[in-house]
Amino acid sequence: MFTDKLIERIIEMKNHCIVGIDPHYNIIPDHLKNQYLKGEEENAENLAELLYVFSKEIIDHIYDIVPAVKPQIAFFERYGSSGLRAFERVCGYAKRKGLFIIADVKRGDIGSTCEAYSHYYLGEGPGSLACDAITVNPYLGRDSIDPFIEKCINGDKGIFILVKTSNKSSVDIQDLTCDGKRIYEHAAEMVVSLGKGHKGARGYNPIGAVVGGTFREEGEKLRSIMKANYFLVPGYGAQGGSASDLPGYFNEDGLGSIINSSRGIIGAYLLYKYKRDYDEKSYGKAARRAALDMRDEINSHLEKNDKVAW
Ligand SMILES: O=c1ccn([C@@H]2O[C@H](COP(=O)(O)O)[C@@H](O)[C@H]2O)c(=O)[nH]1
Repeated sequence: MFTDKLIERIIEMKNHCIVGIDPHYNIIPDHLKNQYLKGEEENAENLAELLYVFSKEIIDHIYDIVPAVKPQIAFFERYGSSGLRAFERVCGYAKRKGLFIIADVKRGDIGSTCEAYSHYYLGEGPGSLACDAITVNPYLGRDSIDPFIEKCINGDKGIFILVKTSNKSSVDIQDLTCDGKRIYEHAAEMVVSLGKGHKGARGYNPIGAVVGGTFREEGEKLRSIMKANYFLVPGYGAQGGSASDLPGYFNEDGLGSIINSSRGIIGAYLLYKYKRDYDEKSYGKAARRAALDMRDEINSHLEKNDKVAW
């Protein structure tokens, strides 16, 4: 079962953090742009190669210290079909390095259409990307999620359903009140009910939730609603979320959340904290340092709260 395997890896590595592969153009170092674009900034094939080479270097520096990566499809889709091929290559490479792949694609549509999405992202047949998990948008309702659930139950896959997102404007709709509860609480209840009857050896089911690390109070409330669902927590670092906000996102067993950082890791060489020690050519090493620092900060706050899983 996906979540059991993920938990084994988390415990083995003593690390609840995952690295977001979001190759923003501005983060990619100039020496790589010079080498791969050769002055042709609009050449899609060269851009795609650039995305791949940049991401591969990041993966090479973190694959042995983090359990999973979260490639964000937007930064590849941005460059059309060559970008999407680069996305597939990045996922394939990370997989070969032993990382779990949680593709951040936020899919959601009517059930028959999601069937096709689920085949591509979570299927194992020819032409499938065969990720381990994806993010799913729940606003078309339960039947839109069913094709993904089938892959979780029968195919060892996982999903993370958007419940309370990390962006400031998540309040616009997710915080509205309906029948005496916030919309995100209704979404959480749906996540609980979708996961019922599918608990793995560690007490968690493969139907997870995206819960932003930028809303501590809501994160803690959601933890008490979704006890057996794993959280994917974005918002750490670049969006202002910090380790001290996160212990309440974990259960008493010291498990229950994986924390994502994208820009804060892959663009660490640009940050004041790391700039002195790493130049743009050592962006991979800077990413590794930042990933280790993030691991240690989160673990230290969990220890202070007696939430240790190993
Ligand atoms: O609620 C959400 C859901 C997804 N994301 C995605 O996570 C990363 C965050 O990147 P940072 O650079 O660490 O801010 C990015 O891919 C988002 O699309 C999110 O931020 N919040």
